[in-house]
Amino acid sequence: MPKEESFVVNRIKSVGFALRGALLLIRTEASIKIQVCLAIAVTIAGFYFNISPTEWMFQIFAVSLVVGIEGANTAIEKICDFIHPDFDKRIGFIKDISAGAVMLVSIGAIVIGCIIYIPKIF
Ligand SMILES: Nc1ncnc2c1ncn2[C@@H]1O[C@H](COP(=O)(O)OP(=O)(O)OP(=O)(O)O)[C@@H](O)[C@H]1O
Repeated sequence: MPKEESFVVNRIKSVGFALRGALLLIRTEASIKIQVCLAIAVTIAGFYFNISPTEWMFQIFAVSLVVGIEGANTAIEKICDFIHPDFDKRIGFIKDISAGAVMLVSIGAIVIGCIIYIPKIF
């Protein structure tokens, strides 16, 4: 079954490329480093406050969404800088929209964090 084998090998290679991309993001992007530190902090807080399985699901979903959208934002910024390194109002608009998307999901994540932890702290 050479066709199936090559499909499986290709999928494994794709996972390798994606892992390399995730490591590159963490190593090179300051905003991702901060978000990963916050993710570690809320994970520790989750164990410390013994949050429920539903709260874990919301927390994991919120953290993954913020880091994932930040990764997409970084990719959009890199594409912009590659295709049009000079100043251009339209590039600024694209980058602002992309940054706005990160801000929106971050606000959602902060609200989820407040709903989970404020009653446990106060
Ligand atoms: N080529 C450009 N033309 C017009 N405006 C730009 C251009 N590059 C950046 N800007 C403006 O500057 C803002 C910041 O852009 P930049 O690429 O530095 O993103 P950043 O959020 O600071 O990213 P990072 O810190 O991850 O590099 C953009 O949102 C946009 O408003």
